[in-house]
Amino acid sequence: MPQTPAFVATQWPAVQTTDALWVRQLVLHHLRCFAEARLDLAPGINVITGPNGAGKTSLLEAVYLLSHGHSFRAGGPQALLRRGAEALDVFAELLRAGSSHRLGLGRRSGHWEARLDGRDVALAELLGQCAVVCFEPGSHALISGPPEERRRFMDWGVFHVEPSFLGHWRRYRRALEQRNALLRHGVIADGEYRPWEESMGETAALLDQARVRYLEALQKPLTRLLDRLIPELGCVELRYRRGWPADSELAAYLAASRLTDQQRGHTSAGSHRAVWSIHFAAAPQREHLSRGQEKLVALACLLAQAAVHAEHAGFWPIIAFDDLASELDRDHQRMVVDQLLACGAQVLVTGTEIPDALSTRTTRRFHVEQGGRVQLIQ
Ligand SMILES: Nc1ncnc2c1ncn2[C@@H]1O[C@H](COP(=O)(O)OP(=O)(O)OP(=O)(O)O)[C@@H](O)[C@H]1O
Repeated sequence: MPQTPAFVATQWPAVQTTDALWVRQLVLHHLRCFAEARLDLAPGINVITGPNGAGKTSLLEAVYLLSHGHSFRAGGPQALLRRGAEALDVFAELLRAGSSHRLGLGRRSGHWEARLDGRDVALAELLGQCAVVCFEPGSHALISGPPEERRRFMDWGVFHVEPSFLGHWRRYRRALEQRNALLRHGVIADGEYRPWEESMGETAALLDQARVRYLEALQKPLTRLLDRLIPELGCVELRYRRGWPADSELAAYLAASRLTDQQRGHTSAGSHRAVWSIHFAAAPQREHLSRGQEKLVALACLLAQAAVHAEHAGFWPIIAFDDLASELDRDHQRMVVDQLLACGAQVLVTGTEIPDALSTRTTRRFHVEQGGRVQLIQ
């Protein structure tokens, strides 16, 4: 008989929060199959059902866009634009700590435009308002995919708990781009490289410290979640490699690598190459994990990220599950959703049908029909 997994309060990262974050209204124009859609969401569990290809995932994508500035699906921003349309818009009314904020994100002429409470704002300001964590069929790539996936996950988490991270990252990127341009043009003068390499060295140290702090914060809730979700994997350890040799200072290392980097045509070391990985006592290599275990590990990482966010921000992110019933067995669905409800998180779930495990827990239910018409069912 398989054991029924069950969380106990001491093991779930039950971060106490005083505030809630939730989307009350979501409006989209010209996103994927939708000409226009409007949903009045509720706190608690919102389930969106509908046949395959009706547009359920696209609704989650719209919410996710407001906190990430990109989709969780491949294809780039152009794929989000409804075929034949020139612009798309997502509007949301966000409730945070009892006050209401109006968020707007539009894409026109190849650029994002962000609005917050009626003002034009930088995209980063908008993204800092809303936090969404999404578990979807591609989430296992967080474990089995390329290092960029894990770096993106880490950096989004760091940005939401330490907003100054973004400024350091931008300074770093600018210096990196300048150095790459010098490499491509075959420049050899030391004085041309030095200011950019020094700038990369300074900012890399700040990025590095913030990332290490973040992974340390992630370790505790992740351990608790994995203990409950897949105890058979044993102790978990997160390892971080910063992107250049441990015994050297980045600016000096870059100066010594100019010739080889020139042959490669790009900068081969630095914070843009930082990686983290996850290791289990009972599965020393990633290849030892089954696809189902990869999914559960990815879920644990995402929920641990949500817990770290809750600890810093005082509210849980909005948690979205795309096609929940096909991703998790019933017991896992129930226990995860129950714990999220107990934490006060707004949960958005999609499925071709309402998952059995949620039938008595659902606060509001929507149905999307082929052609993108959204109906409120309950
Ligand atoms: N840029 C676009 N313009 C118009 N239609 C699009 C665009 N991109 C995707 N679509 C269509 O939008 C529809 C919605 O896709 P979506 O993946 O959101 O549906 P879904 O309900 O989640 O499906 P499934 O249950 O199969 O996962 C699909 O029919 C797809 O072909």
